[in-house]
Amino acid sequence: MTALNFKNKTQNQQLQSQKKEDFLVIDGVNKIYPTAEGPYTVLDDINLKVREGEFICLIGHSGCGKSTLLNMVSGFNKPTNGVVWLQGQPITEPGPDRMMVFQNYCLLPWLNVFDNVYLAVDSVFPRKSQAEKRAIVREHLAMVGLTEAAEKKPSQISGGMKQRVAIARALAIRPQLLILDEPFGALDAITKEELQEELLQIWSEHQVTVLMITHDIDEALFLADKLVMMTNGPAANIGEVLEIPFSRPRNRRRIMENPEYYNLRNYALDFLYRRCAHLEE
Ligand SMILES: Nc1ncnc2c1ncn2[C@@H]1O[C@H](COP(=O)(O)OP(=O)(O)OP(=O)(O)O)[C@@H](O)[C@H]1O
Repeated sequence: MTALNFKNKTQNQQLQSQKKEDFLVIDGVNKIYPTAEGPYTVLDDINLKVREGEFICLIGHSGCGKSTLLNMVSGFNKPTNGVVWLQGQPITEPGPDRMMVFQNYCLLPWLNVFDNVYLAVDSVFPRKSQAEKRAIVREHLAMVGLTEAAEKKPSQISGGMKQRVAIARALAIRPQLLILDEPFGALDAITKEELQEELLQIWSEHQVTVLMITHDIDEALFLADKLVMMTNGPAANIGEVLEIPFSRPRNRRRIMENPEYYNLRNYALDFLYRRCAHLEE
């Protein structure tokens, strides 16, 4: 290899690794809503870098602006100042490279499980044959264990199953970024734990980058690589980012036996309930 080729190869590797480091960049973002009482600053100077393939959880008191922030990443809402970059491109509108999953599932009640997923696949891959699209739907329903429920309507399945459909639908269109807004908030504890484990499995297999809002510190410590802790609004920002060091694949019992788990948990609780306590608390 010539010296020039070697230099080019090294530069290329550096570029690739920089692209992975700066997969998602939230750069000096703030959000101000006009209200009858005057401008209301919800978020002030938010800066965050997310690596490709990272699992990020976002925590903060109700109303601090977590959904507002994720809506700016999804493209449904625009920053007043600053830019959100995805792979070097500014986000200006929603796109199939970013899929959102909400607490309330958002399934179409008149379509069965299969067709709820098919509709999304069809709208994003109109050029694929029907057979290919049906295969994608089947693959993703199987991934969340819903092959048997394909013909059922949303009203005929449980909350956990509905959330599995929503996750399958989001992943079926192969997003680069999966955005989850309190996805397990409405589920009972056992279903929630099952779905957390499935989500981790899917995340590691699909190598998708995840941004997830949660109110549950234990959930964040089990799932995330980093826990982004937001200060209270108005003019909320990122107070601290906690690195979660547990090795993967994660085992809930082993994590809970680790003294570091309780250190991190107490640290996050202290941040939320002492350093960022609501005045009325
Ligand atoms: N269109 C709007 N106009 C004015 N204020 C708004 C608008 N949308 C949201 N807000 C305000 O912005 C703040 C942040 O709302 P947001 O839903 O992002 O908070 P959150 O942290 O996700 O809350 P929760 O945890 O309760 O879901 C709230 O005070 C909310 O009332």
